[in-house]
Amino acid sequence: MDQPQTLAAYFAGWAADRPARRAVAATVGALAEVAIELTDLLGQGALAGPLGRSTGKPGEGDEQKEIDVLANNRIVDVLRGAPVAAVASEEMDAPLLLEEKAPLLVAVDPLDGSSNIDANASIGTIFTVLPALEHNAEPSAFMQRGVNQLAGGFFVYGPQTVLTVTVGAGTQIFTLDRRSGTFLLTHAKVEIPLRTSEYAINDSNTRHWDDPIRTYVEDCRRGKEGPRGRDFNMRWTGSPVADIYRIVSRGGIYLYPGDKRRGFRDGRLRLIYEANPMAWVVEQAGGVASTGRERLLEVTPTSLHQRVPMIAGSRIEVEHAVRLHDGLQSRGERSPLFSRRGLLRF
Ligand SMILES: O=P(O)(O)OC[C@H]1O[C@](O)(COP(=O)(O)O)[C@@H](O)[C@@H]1O
Ligand SMILES: [Mg+2]
Ligand SMILES: [Mg+2]
Repeated sequence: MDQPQTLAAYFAGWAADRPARRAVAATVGALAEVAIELTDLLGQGALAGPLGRSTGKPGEGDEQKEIDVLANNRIVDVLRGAPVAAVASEEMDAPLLLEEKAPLLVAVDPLDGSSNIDANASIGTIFTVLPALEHNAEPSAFMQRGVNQLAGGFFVYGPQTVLTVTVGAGTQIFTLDRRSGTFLLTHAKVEIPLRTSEYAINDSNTRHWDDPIRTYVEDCRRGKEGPRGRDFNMRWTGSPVADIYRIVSRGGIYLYPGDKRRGFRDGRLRLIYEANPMAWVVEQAGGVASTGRERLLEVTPTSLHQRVPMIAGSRIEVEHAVRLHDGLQSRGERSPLFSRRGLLRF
């Protein structure tokens, strides 16, 4: 078997002699270095100390763990050596200026799913690379729509460490070869299956959902006997990176909608450094990512840590869930044409 392409070779080919692209390539390469370190650290589990211990910092429902801080600090350190003007992070209230004149901004969720660390479940690092603007230390520099991203992706630390990334030329998956310490291209231009019968949502919030989500999930639950006419399966890891990775690998739909809980009107995921990079990865793999009302990548951020509802994954399934939000599907699909013996089932 031919040796797969390395991350460095892939990015060198993509960047060629274009300085702007080379800067992006160097930045993703720097983040990959941290991912290799984190793979090693996380693999030690309890032997590496109390990584899952709370730091006691008050948050809005996302408890900060020691590993969150550690990962954040390593990312900041490493980005000091990359062409990055400023970095923003889930773990920092405000952006940190690194090198005012550098061409790029990076925003990260250093450790996604950190509540899963002591359960030995997959967790990850999410990142987005944006063009630098003026006044890069200001949060406003980061308030760019997802369509502006130059690179977006996430690492998953699980049985395998993988990098799922896009620079707008499809979505690529690199797998860490732990023997050589290099990421190798194992899945080029991945395609999310158009259809799926697997959904991912935190079902314990059912009582808080709005009607479109309630209808969507209830119809899935009713399986063959319901309006969808087929059985569905459900998966929820509590690590968005792991759920989105599964969906990129084999299809599915991920939903973290807004709900009626206090502070959850816009869901739970952070727009700039969680939802946007995952949404772009999904789109570049042929899937769809929506807030339920609009294309996720077109939402204009108004604050650095703002949340956004997210419905993402297999095209046909996401479009179905989105139609429920605009009311068309709720009228149409529930009509006799869509009943168990209906003509228009999909
Ligand atoms: O706990 P829930 O509501 O099922 O949500 C899943 C998790 O996804 C997250 O967005 C994971 O991200 P963090 O670990 O970076 O906070 C959490 O906020 C949340 O715990
Ligand atoms: Mg997160
Ligand atoms: Mg986090």
